[in-house]
Amino acid sequence: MDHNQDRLALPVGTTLDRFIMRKQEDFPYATGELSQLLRDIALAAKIVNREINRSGLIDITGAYGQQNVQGEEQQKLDVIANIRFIRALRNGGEVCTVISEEDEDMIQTGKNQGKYVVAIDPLDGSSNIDVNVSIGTIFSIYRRQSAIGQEGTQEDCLQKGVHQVAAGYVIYGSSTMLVYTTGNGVNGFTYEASLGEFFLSHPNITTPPSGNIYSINEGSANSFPEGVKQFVQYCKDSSFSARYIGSLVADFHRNLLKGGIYIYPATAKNTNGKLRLMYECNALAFIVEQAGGKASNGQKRLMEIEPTSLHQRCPLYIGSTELVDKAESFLSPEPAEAVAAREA
Ligand SMILES: O=P(O)(O)OC[C@H]1O[C@](O)(COP(=O)(O)O)[C@@H](O)[C@@H]1O
Ligand SMILES: [Mg+2]
Ligand SMILES: [Mg+2]
Repeated sequence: MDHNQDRLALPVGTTLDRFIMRKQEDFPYATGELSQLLRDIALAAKIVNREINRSGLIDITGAYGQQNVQGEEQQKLDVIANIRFIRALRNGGEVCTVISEEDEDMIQTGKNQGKYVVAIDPLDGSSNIDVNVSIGTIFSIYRRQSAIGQEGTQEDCLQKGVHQVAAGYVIYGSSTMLVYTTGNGVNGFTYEASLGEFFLSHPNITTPPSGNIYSINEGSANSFPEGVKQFVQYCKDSSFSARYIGSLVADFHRNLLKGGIYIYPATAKNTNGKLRLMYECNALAFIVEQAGGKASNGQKRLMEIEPTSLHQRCPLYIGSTELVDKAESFLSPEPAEAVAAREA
């Protein structure tokens, strides 16, 4: 192929499907089920992207009129995204059980032959849905531990982050991207709506070891732990830039590419932080570590936290390694009884 032809007809690039196929041999259980599962998630993301893009034109903005298990007012798009992802996971046949932010209990798909469990935040950044600010979807994939042929169990769902076989997020922003890892690096794909395809646009994403961006909701500063107050002051004294979108996926994505730290600490209001271990924190921790960064709850490696409940929350310190190390250095070691009380 000569350069003239390339110039005349620019190659469109590697589609997600082709990339998944090529990478399949990298995966020890390369029987194609995980590849199919990733494709099922990408399909649901395309449909949800379409709904989001036209949400102002059709009546899917605003509250749905129900609260989820977190006591949060569900937005219509929370519910729509939840339906779309669960339907795609069910129809794909690779998943036996789903944990979703929008459902109190485990969701059995009825596909007991499915080898995988998915934990999902169908729509992240709900407070930004109606104001046209970037929002996202976050997912973690685990291999079931129980015997195939029966429904997935609580043990299948409550696995440590280190046992994830894949994780990723979709960001519905100025462009729509899917970013994921299967433990062999992190790759990003941009959605080309006119072709209905995700194309590889960010191969082998790595995050800078440091940066000058800090992301934290300073509206809760009065009830931050003392160490967090000191770290925030350190960022200000170092003339860092404060950036906070209020959509975890969007704040995380920016800091992943540019370097920086996102913190959602324990506060007086949220004594265990706000973010959920199983379908927000573990997935992003897997990605940031695969990109050379770090994630902790302020005290320990986040992916080593033993989950005890589907919707448990945990403080999140995530981003460039040097910044997370710095933040941790300000946080006094938590008294044993406080750890015991929090993890009880
Ligand atoms: O308004 P706060 O307290 O800063 O919380 C914002 C955080 O809450 C979230 O919206 C929680 O996620 P959901 O929107 O999926 O519930 C994060 O995306 C965001 O980072
Ligand atoms: Mg969320
Ligand atoms: Mg959500």
